Amino acid sequence: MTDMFFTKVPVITIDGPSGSGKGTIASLLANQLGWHLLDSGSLYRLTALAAQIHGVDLADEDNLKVLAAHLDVQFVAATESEPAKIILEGERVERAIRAEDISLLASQVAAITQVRQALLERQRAFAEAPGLVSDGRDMGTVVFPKAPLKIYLTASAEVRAERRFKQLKESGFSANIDQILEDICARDERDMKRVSAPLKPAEDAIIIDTSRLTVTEVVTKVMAEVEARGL
Ligand SMILES: Nc1ncnc2c1ncn2[C@@H]1O[C@H](COP(=O)(O)OP(=O)(O)OP(=O)(O)O)[C@@H](O)[C@H]1O
Ligand SMILES: Nc1ccn([C@H]2C[C@H](O)[C@@H](COP(=O)(O)O)O2)c(=O)n1
Repeated sequence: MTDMFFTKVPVITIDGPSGSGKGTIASLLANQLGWHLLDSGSLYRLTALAAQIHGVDLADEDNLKVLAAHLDVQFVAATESEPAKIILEGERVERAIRAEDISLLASQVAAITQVRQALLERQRAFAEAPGLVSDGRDMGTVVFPKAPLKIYLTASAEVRAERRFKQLKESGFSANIDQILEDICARDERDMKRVSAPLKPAEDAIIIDTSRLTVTEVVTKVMAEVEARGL
């Protein structure tokens, strides 16, 4: 039944390391196509934030799994007058889940197999007509292995650190470029080397190095692949 469902609803997966531009490109693409959007990293971030709020230790995998399976979260799409909202247990958290401590915690939580399994069906449920653009680390390899278009974005660690530094400053967070670069490298290592669903391109993914490309250039490249497949 699951297989039938996935072949009926087109999914474009966008995977890659932190700061490669997945979220930016996925959001622009979903808007352009009028499709749904899944920012799967937000689910790991929400699990990390919920663990912090409820004082659940990283070593307590059973309770982390329960937290992930029962996340009380609402995603409210942006309107013309209001930005998108993420509400966890009644509180707006779209800013809180982007803080650097939650980024690091999310990467640790995401290495836990039980947590990944608890979030799997929740992610697949986002695949609704007319289609879904999903971004993350294992969208093309594990969550939507039959997606008709899989993109893997990458960029040098230095470029990604520079982007994250700018992004944090613009959002009013204090930031240190050397620390960000160190954190990005640590996160890459953990995301790529973990046993469960490690970050890697799917065999049939199209790999785009965004280090020297503008956002518009990346979108244009991806849209050419969308059109080539008649999606
Ligand atoms: N090609 C690009 N050129 C310049 N800046 C970019 C490019 N792509 C993304 N950015 C900027 O880099 C920052 C990080 O991008 P984004 O959040 O999309 O990355 P990400 O891969 O989704 O990261 P994460 O996985 O950590 O959420 C944003 O401020 C975004 O505007
Ligand atoms: N499908 C996914 C999505 C995210 N993660 C991990 C990777 C990061 O360490 C963390 C937060 O993700 P981000 O918001 O930075 O994209 O969650 C993952 O393992 N699998």
